[in-house]
Amino acid sequence: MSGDSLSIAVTGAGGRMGREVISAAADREGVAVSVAVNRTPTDPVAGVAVEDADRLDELLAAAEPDALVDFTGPESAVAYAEICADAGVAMVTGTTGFADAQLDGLRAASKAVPVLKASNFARGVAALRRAVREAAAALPGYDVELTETHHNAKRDAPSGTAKSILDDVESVRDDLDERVHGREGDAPRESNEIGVHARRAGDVTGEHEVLFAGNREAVELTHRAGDRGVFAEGALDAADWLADREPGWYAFGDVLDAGGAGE
Ligand SMILES: NC(=O)C1=CN([C@@H]2O[C@H](COP(=O)(O)OP(=O)(O)OC[C@H]3O[C@@H](n4cnc5c(N)ncnc54)[C@H](OP(=O)(O)O)[C@@H]3O)[C@@H](O)[C@H]2O)C=CC1
Ligand SMILES: O=C(O)C1=N[C@H](C(=O)O)C[C@H](O)C1
Repeated sequence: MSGDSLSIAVTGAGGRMGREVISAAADREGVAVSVAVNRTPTDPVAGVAVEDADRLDELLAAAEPDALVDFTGPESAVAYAEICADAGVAMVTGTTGFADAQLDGLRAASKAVPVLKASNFARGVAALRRAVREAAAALPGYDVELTETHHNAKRDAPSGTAKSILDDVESVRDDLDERVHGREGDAPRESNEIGVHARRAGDVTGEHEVLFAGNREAVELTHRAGDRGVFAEGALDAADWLADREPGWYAFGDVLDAGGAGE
């Protein structure tokens, strides 16, 4: 927190993460939710009225929040980014599952306002990603397999975090250029593969495990999110940091590098 007060808008306010963000804001001194919208009608969340998302542009114009926090779906996130660009409101989005053309839409908005997109707002995942890059560089030639596990209502697979970790591994291992999603039948492993496994079960908040194996040894690096409050806290840290930035494209690492997450 910068110490000043922060006014935020929340999209997807009726969803699992939207509710968590509103609760986290209520628990944090100096943060107010001035706009909350959802695609379908929803009862108030933690005492905050949730409006129809079709009214987002007029609600932003009236409330003039410092930042909007979005956890919805790719199409909606792009539409909300355009509305933020028109309204001059900074946007933090944790939504995952974007197609490349949709990412272009987010980037277009970042020419007018600051936009921060993160596949995971847990600082432990930021640490995991650093450790994965280091291990991938230190273990040339080792096989790499990634497994992620999430609750049974998650739509996108593999998770956004898994894709970020795969990008990390590939950035330091030129020899790994094929992502193989599960295996079945006669499917011997090729040396250029990274195996990717997405499990969906129960109410698991989110787990990511990277296995490095070779040379008669194995290393496993794992992150487990205890609850969604971890992500909501990180998103609020990001919103607080982003509100004062120039238009542009930002990552959660920028917030952490600046000491803006809970410091
Ligand atoms: N970056 C991070 O740290 C994290 C990212 N996420 C990501 O956040 C997103 C939302 O997750 P979660 O809250 O669990 O999902 P939910 O399905 O619980 O909530 C999604 C919310 O967004 C609304 N919404 C609006 N447009 C869309 C759309 N096009 N598709 C889907 N929902 C839409 C839904 O409205 P309605 O009620 O009308 O369906 C709902 O309120 C996902 O992409 C998920 O991967 C999740 C956790 C952490
Ligand atoms: O949908 C979820 O729940 C989560 N989604 C994010 C992702 O796709 O990586 C982050 C977290 O793992 C929870």
